[in-house]
Amino acid sequence: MSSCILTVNAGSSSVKFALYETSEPPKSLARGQVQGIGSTPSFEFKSGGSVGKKPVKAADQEQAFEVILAEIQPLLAGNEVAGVGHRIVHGGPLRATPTELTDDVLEDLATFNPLAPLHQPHNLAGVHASIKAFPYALQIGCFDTAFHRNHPWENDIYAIPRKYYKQGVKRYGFHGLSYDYVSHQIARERPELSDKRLIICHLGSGASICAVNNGYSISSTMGFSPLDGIPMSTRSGQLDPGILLYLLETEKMSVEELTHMLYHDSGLLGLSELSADMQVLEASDDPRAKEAIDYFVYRVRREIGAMAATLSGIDALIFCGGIGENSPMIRGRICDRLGYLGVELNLEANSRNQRDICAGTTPVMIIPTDEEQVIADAVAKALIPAQ
Ligand SMILES: Nc1ncnc2c1ncn2[C@@H]1O[C@H](COP(=O)(O)OP(=O)(O)O)[C@@H](O)[C@H]1O
Ligand SMILES: CC(=O)OP(=O)(O)O
Ligand SMILES: [Mg+2]
Repeated sequence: MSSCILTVNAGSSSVKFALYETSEPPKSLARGQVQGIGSTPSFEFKSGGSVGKKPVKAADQEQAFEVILAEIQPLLAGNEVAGVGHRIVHGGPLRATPTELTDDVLEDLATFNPLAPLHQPHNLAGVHASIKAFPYALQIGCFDTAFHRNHPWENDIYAIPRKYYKQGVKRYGFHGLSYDYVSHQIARERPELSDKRLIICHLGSGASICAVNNGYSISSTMGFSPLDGIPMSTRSGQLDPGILLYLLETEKMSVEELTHMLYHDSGLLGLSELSADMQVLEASDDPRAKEAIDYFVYRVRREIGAMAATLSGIDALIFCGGIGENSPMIRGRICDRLGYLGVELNLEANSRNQRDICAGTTPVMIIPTDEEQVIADAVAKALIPAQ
């Protein structure tokens, strides 16, 4: 029997998994995902030389995890799952490192469900299902918020009465496992950039931008919740808070209706009235699809400018996430008017989603993110005591 590590990453439109041999560093055995949750879900996997994709039934992340558990059974034959690593989107104000998911920790993490309703309840449901499936495995939580714990004060606070900051109303930032992986990967591939100013655009179903200086996050477009910043598949991104007051007072919307609107009915879906999926919008002739894309591109470009101001300049621009890694059109349109930052795209390389897509003075790269690797590293560290 050999020992292996399973990682589980529940995003807003997907549940990604990976299996690793328990070693330091962990050696990848297989990976895959149920994607398209909420639209047309499919199961995709890669193991050794074999790849596969098929439609599945998965109305939500919990069902997607059941599909994954059933599909990986043959891969688990002869392997004992010694540790399961979970992406947990909200770690709260204190958690800066991976943590064993004991009953007390899980109870505390559930208090953050209202701050990340598209993720936290699904993350925790995945942990409970995994405890049932692998009762003897070590369960480790890796937090999206941890990478952002060193924000300078002015990038951590909102200008409302101070007592709320003390109560935890602050800019947590998310997609931290992705930024952790991408910033370390850049340092491995381009050591000359390791202590420089990076703007990393994680553009997926959820989307955010992070300013990294010398390997540390100093600002992120996502704040108190994963609603803030740039528009997303179904989330609004940044709004004038006056709009919320208007909807509560004048439209008499309930808190539940408002929550549903901001998390499920807004963003690309709300603007296009067609789809939350960027691929569908790109293929559409409907003018509303074009307008939704125009708004997305405009807000990403605007926030890149804000991050450049935060960093007093930029030494590299990096794209990752489902849209960032796969859409030449979106990257092309975002970079189109960033010449003032030294950004110019190699159009040929961009059209092929190559790693290095730079034709100007500022490096521009696509680094496919690997949150699973960050999670597996943490589990291996917990399982294999330091010599
Ligand atoms: N070739 C592509 N062109 C445009 N968008 C794409 C492409 N491939 C994937 N996407 C988009 O990526 C998104 C999923 O990104 P991903 O980072 O996996 O999401 P999440 O982790 O938030 O569930 C989908 O909304 C899809 O529209
Ligand atoms: C925090 C977040 O939005 O994550 P995802 O993009 O995986 O949905
Ligand atoms: Mg994701």
